[in-house]
Amino acid sequence: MACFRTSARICRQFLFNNSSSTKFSAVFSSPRWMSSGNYEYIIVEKKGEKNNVGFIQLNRPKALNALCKGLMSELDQAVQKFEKDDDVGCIVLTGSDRAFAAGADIKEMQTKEFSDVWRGNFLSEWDALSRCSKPVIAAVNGFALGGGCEVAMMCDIIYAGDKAQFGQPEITLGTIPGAGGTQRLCKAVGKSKAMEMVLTANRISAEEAEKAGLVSKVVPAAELVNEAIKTAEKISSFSKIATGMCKEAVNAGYEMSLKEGLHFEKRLFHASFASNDRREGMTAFSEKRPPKFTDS
Ligand SMILES: C/C=C/C(=O)SCCNC(=O)CCNC(=O)[C@H](O)C(C)(C)COP(=O)(O)OP(=O)(O)OC[C@H]1O[C@@H](n2cnc3c(N)ncnc32)[C@H](O)[C@@H]1OP(=O)(O)O
Repeated sequence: MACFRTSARICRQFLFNNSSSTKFSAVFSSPRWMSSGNYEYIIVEKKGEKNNVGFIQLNRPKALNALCKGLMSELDQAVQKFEKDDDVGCIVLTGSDRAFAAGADIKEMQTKEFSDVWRGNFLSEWDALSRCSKPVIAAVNGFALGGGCEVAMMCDIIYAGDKAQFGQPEITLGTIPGAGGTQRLCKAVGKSKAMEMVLTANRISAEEAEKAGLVSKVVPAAELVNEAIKTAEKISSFSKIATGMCKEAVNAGYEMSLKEGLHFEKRLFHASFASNDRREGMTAFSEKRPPKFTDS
């Protein structure tokens, strides 16, 4: 019976995956995927020449990757797994060509009462990405709306395909963003643009998002995932201690006053002198050879 369920799930993933035969072979022929856990709503693999990039693809195409409880719980598990995987130095999170994610699952929320969401602290399980100490790159094609835009903003770097659209349409549902859509958006694009987006549900294009500062790079949609993986491979090639410190310094500095941020950054810089990788990096430079980082 368990075997039948697994086969049915695999078939469902194939039938509903609106992707090409390349993705078909990636899903079916990859023993890595099979060994990475039986997920229903996401595809999890390790990518990159050195297998050091954790790759998560949201895979609920019929609902445009709406972020239902099951999907968010699987995402949490996959992120935690990659967090513990010593080979993985960076994670790439993507969706489909049509949608990164069209938001929290409206049909799942439709019948919830105030007491359900308040007492159950609804959305608290969405914090996995924000808690991850390893860098996470969102590769966004298609719709990134509501919770989809918020999940992208929880990542450290956003790359967008040229047809991507970002928006916070919760106002049309009689509610407001609840997973960072006001706060993070405001910090990313400024108060006036964020206010306009949340009050009107107007979407912005990838190009506008890049100009406003929400995304760091726009590339042709078909090249997006490879581009994100290339960047992730580069990040993974560095010392994990140093990349972790960089991430911590940028994130902390973002929240602090300039004075506090500068102090915190300098202290982390000092702390990096306790690592073997700092010594190796500087020695390798002096000896004109590539460094061999040991993440120690
Ligand atoms: C804290 C976070 C809160 C939130 O995130 S609240 C949710 C915010 N998001 C939204 O309001 C966006 C809702 N979706 C849409 O407006 C539209 O979709 C799109 C503009 C993204 C695409 O429109 P089109 O191309 O016409 O496709 P389609 O027929 O509407 O959608 C295809 C299937 O996907 C389901 N779906 C789309 N978004 C969601 C969602 N957010 N929650 C649950 N289901 C969703 C639909 O219902 C439908 O399914 P079926 O074919 O069975 O009718």
